[in-house]
Amino acid sequence: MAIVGASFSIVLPWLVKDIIDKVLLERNIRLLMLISFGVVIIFFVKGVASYVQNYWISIAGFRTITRLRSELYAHLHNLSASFFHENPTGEVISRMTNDISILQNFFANVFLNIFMDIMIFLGSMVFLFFIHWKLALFSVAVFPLVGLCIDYLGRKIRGASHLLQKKTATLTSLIERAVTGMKIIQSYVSSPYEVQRFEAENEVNFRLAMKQARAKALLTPLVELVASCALTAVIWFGGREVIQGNLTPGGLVAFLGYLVTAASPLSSFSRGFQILQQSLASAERIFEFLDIPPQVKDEEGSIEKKEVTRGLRIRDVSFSYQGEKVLKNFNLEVKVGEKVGIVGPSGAGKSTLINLLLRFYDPDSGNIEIDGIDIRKIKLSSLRNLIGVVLQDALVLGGTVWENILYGKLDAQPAEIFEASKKARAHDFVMALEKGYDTNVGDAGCRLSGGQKQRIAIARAFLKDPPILVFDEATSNLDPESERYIREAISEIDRSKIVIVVAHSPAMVKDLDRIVLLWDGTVRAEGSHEELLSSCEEYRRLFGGVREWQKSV
Ligand SMILES: Nc1ncnc2c1ncn2[C@@H]1O[C@H](COP(=O)(O)OP(=O)(O)OP(=O)(O)O)[C@@H](O)[C@H]1O
Repeated sequence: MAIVGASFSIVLPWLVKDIIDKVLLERNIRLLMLISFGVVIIFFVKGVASYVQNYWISIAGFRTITRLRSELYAHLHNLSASFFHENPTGEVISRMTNDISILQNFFANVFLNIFMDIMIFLGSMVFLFFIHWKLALFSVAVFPLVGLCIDYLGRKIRGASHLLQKKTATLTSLIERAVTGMKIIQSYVSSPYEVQRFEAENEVNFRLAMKQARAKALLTPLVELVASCALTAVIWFGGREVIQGNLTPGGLVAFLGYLVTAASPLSSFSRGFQILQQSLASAERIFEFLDIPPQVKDEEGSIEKKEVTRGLRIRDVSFSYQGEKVLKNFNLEVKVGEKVGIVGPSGAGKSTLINLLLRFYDPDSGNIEIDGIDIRKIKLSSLRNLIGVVLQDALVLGGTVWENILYGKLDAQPAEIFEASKKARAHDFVMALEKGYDTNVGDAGCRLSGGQKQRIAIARAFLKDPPILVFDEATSNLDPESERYIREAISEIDRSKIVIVVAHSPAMVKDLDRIVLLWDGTVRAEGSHEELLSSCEEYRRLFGGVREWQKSV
């Protein structure tokens, strides 16, 4: 189609040559009629070809963008916890939205015309050489100069574009920070500080945009200036050739026509080149992101595991975040049917232990085994299917209460959802909500109280009904009554499972089979609540005033 469209565009200057040399100079009315009719046909066929070409190229371009967007989103889900800790949310979102929009602009405005433009350019060149090869050589002589301008300014545009995209990501991060942290910002009356910070970044953004705009604005006039030198030379030497009888007047007009026809794709190349430079910068950022390997992934030959028959063993595990040692030769064994509490001062590494169990990170040394199999040898999805977690900092997703619970088992029947919700003591408060289970919990659950979110997360874990259940400070936000409900729910969990409860409150762990005191990255003491109270000084210190508390319960 590009060839058909281009051929019909290229024929026009040749017709003008025939009009001058054969119709006007030779007074040929029949040919004039033929040419007039031909012009109508040419524009009709050219229009049809252009429509079909635009349509098919748009499909190809937008399909590519759609696939890339889905690939990016899927890749996001494969990335490890460390990636999300190290990269600001705004930066990630920006690559998935702003950079993709820039590529989309490339496909919509540049890619679409590129084939037709190349054909028109090449076709015009053939005619130029055919009409007068010496004049054609004059015209071609300016190409290297045009190439130099495009290369120099193109690099400038691309560099500025890269920085601009980075700065746009910073702005997105600041907006995200404000939206999620508005309560803190407003309660500390720090909006003026935040606004000032945003303005400063926005100003940097403006300066970079201007740098890019300067290079862009210079590109087209510079290319046109160089091209006009070629045009002047052609008029001067071509005119002399006509006067000397070496070229017909129609030939010179057609030559000029082909020069203009060849220059038009050149000028759209230079405009397209600006967009291409921006797109290359964005494509670089997108592929940089796609190239980030997941730090934790399935190992060769990893197996499926559907049940836990014996238990869980953590052997000599050491782990550090960026060189900061958190766990030091940690050992723990939990058998199927056991309910174990993990307690320890804030920052002792309790949540880190759970992160390692879920393979959000891998230990620096040592290993974790389920039924004697290193969890690195179990497929990641299979491992995570064995564990139901109620995490301290990730309780609900946007969507309805129903969707949030259903997440535990996507093919669950309504009866199973109600049962899990009742077990987690969530059913009653959910039914009292405006739309019951169809209530939208709001982004990140901001329309629910902390305790309500905890209970929905617990219902989700119960619905999943996995062999290992982990509660990471699941009751830290609950009022005493709700906390009691959860304690009851945990005590009702049957003995076919492993239950691990990370807790800050003695009430949460005192009835469990065993309590492990995590202190300074390692196991300081193990035993029942009573044993630890009588034998471990640190445990007594941690749950200071515990005797008074016991009296009051
Ligand atoms: N992503 C991270 N990057 C760097 N350091 C981290 C990260 N997560 C936790 N830490 C550090 O590791 C240590 C252990 O953190 P962890 O969250 O495991 O403690 P915790 O015992 O669960 O504490 P808390 O009871 O307060 O929740 C802390 O010093 C913490 O600052």
